[in-house]
Amino acid sequence: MQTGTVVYKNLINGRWVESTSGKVHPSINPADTRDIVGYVQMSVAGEVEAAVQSAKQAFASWRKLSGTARGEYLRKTADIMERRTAEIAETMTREMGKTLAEAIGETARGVAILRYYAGEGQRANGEVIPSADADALLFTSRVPLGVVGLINPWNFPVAIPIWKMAPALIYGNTVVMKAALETTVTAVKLVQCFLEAGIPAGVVNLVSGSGSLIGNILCEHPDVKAISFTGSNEVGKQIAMKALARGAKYQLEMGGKNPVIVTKHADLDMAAELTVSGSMKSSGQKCTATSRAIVVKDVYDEFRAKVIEKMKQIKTGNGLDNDTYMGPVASENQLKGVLAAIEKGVNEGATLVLGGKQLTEGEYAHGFYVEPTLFDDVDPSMYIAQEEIFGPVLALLKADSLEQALVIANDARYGLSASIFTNRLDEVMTYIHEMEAGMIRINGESSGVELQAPFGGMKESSSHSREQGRAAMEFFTAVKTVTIKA
Ligand SMILES: NC(=O)c1ccc[n+]([C@@H]2O[C@H](COP(=O)([O-])OP(=O)(O)OC[C@H]3O[C@@H](n4cnc5c(N)ncnc54)[C@H](O)[C@@H]3O)[C@@H](O)[C@H]2O)c1
Ligand SMILES: O=C[C@H](O)CS(=O)(=O)O
Repeated sequence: MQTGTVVYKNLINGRWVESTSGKVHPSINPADTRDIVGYVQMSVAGEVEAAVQSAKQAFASWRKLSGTARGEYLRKTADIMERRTAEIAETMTREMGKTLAEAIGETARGVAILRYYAGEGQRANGEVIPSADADALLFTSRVPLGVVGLINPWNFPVAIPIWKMAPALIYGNTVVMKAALETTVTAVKLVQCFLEAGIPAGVVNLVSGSGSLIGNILCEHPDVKAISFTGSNEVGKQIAMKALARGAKYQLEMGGKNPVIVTKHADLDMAAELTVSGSMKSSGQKCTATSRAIVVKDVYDEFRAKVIEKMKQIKTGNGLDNDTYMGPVASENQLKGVLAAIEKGVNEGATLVLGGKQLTEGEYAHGFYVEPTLFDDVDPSMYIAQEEIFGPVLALLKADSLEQALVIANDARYGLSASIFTNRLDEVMTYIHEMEAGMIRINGESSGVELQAPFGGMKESSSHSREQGRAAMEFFTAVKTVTIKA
């Protein structure tokens, strides 16, 4: 181990504990692999069991608190997290590479989500329904599920864990959290904020380690009543089958192949700007990142030229540097996957217009950097038009009309987010009706959604529940329909 580097522990029953495995994993900075952010526990089954039993024991009292009382813990956590923004954001950038500005923004988003759900503790969680019997009282009440397992990806290591934890907790559940191995130090700092806020022992637990071991045990554990998962389709489908096999509730938020449509009525400068930012920010590692630009032929060449001009201006570098627009991809696995997808695009006959290679010289010598990459002459059936690459790779596709652009946009197994650039209301209305995606925008980036709005996708992007806002109550509670006869 690198001397002086911190070893981070699991949080179980309100205590920081090492794994009985005696093994730790180095969290490596993708911008400079010589920088080890910290060591995290490579936990084994015993730690998951201890965490689940702690959460189960804590549930009995946590559920009896009022929503207002639970909300106070979230409010205090938000205040503490806000004070620690600089530290948490820097840790996030060092662990997964996004720019410090994005990491600060994401941490602020986590603070805002906590405050939103703190307020949820004082909002209605059921309804009175007029009974046909004048002497009866008929109403619904939402009750917590119990211990919930939260399995998180590495690309939004604050916003996504918080948008799972906050609703889970405010509605009365207790949690066992699994962060991605790549961003576990950031996760430790998150749960430190809950602990510092005084949250009772066992209400929040964090167990780090291999997803296929720790995550898998959580999915199969009989005392874990629900699993909220965000990650790849490959893993999500495994989780769904395991949860279903034992009757546990589950929600999945997974991949995307998000299109923007550019019509001849678009503001092409704005369209090019937001297409490049939507596809290249975070090195394209957002589930809602733009990966396809479907452009009506009348404006195709002009739009293409504007996109090329803007992509050439992108400064790739260490996310801690203020002038960096795009950092490294998050890991060596990511690097290999993105480069392999680019090679597939070339081999299938698409035209590589910009980028396509790993950056290895000078400041890039010790990191996982991929050039901003643009493909032209992309056929809708090609791999790079169909499959999620999760990197800084944008595919340009040409359409004869808006109608054909919508056919191309919907010709995908994913349906997470989309955007259209046009100033014509008739085109907007057609797009709203025809676009098969859970989150659609007009004249905006395909990524990002306000925290009070439902977040989720259609088709294979999701298990068709929604996260965030009041939608989260649907997953993290069960409905009781009550009839009281006088
Ligand atoms: N739709 C969304 O909201 C959304 C948001 C962010 C990321 N994503 C998707 O996530 C993917 C990238 O994230 P990732 O690489 O962390 O995904 P991943 O599926 O590899 O891992 C996600 C989480 O699952 C855990 N895991 C791995 N194998 C497991 C198993 N067998 N059982 C239980 N848990 C297991 C991992 O440790 C990690 O914590 C992309 O496909 C992206 O589209 C989707
Ligand atoms: O990957 C997760 C989503 O892209 C987060 S966002 O709401 O689109 O920013």
